[in-house]
Amino acid sequence: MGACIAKAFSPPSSFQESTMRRAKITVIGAGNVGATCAHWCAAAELGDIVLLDIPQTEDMPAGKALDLMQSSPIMGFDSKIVGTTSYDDAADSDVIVVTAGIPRKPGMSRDDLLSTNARIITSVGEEIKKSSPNAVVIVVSNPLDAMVQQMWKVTGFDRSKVCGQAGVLDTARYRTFLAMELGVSVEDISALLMGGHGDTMVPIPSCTSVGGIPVTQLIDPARLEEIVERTRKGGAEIVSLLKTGSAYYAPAAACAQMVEAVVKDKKRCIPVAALCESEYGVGGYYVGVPVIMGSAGVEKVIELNLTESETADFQKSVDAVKGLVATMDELLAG
Ligand SMILES: NC(=O)C1=CN([C@@H]2O[C@H](COP(=O)(O)OP(=O)(O)OC[C@H]3O[C@@H](n4cnc5c(N)ncnc54)[C@H](O)[C@@H]3O)[C@@H](O)[C@H]2O)C=CC1
Ligand SMILES: O=C([O-])CC(=O)C(=O)O
Repeated sequence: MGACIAKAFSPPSSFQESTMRRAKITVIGAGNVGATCAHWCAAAELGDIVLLDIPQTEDMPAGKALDLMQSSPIMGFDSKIVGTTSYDDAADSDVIVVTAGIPRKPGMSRDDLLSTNARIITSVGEEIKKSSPNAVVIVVSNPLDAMVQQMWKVTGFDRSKVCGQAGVLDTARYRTFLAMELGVSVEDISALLMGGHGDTMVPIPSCTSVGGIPVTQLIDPARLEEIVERTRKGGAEIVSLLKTGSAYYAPAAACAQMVEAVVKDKKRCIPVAALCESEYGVGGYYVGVPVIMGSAGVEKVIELNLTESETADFQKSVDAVKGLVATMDELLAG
């Protein structure tokens, strides 16, 4: 009988000592956006994942991580997911997605989160600087453009290594609404929105097309403006429906696309909150612009020739971001 029992598989040491390693992806904040981002990243096997939250959440991150791991035989992925409240487990991450912070509720604007989340981002940034000095950091917490500016300041990382997620989500919302309007596949819609993650975001009609056809040939200007307006208020629309918090499925999918761009060195051309210095004459602020994203993070900011009215709208959006950063700096100094 005993001879029929297979011995436990014991791989030769050369198997165990593989020098190949999966990307290490840490998601900070194991709430709605964070846990869903871990889910998308694991399902796409982008790497091994650390889901980190504050000590007060006790075993919650471990619980979510274990639950996600137990979906792996069903979904067919081999990513490992660890939940923790210790930065030791996040050490030497390749990519870090920062979702730590409070979300808004109905009646609030993203800017109402400034004071609380600026302090959270400051403490998270200090930990990242110590534990993962080579990571590409993707900030999600709101108000987005100010939070990513603070993360860059606190870590002192190269500007290519710190960026923010907003444009992939805003553009996805715009593409969804355009597809609904025209009754076509979302896959055939290509679009670009620039500027801050707020009501001042700027659509670029010359960069919006449906199967290669300029959108302006398919939708009249008044209707297009209504769709843009719905996109600008896309986050608030979800907040008013959910009532207990803000969107997370689409935001988390947007983060996973940016993580994929880094770990697979995809060279994606996507809108990202990137530090613009001479670019677009911004002068050292984070704002949504088209970039090339690959293993080094934001590898290039693409400068477009904007029309006069696009330039004016973009400038308005940049001014709103600058105002918010100034308020944040005063709050943190006080
Ligand atoms: N940029 C974007 O497009 C989007 C941004 N957001 C923002 O993302 C943030 C997170 O949203 P949700 O996940 O819905 O909120 P949530 O409340 O579900 O999760 C936030 C998590 O962050 C944790 N946290 C708080 N302080 C922390 C710290 N110092 N270190 C680690 N973790 C910490 C909390 O314990 C909580 O588990 C919000 O600020 C929200 O406004 C949400 C959707 C889209
Ligand atoms: O609306 C919010 O507060 C969350 C967010 O940024 C979005 O869904 O675009």
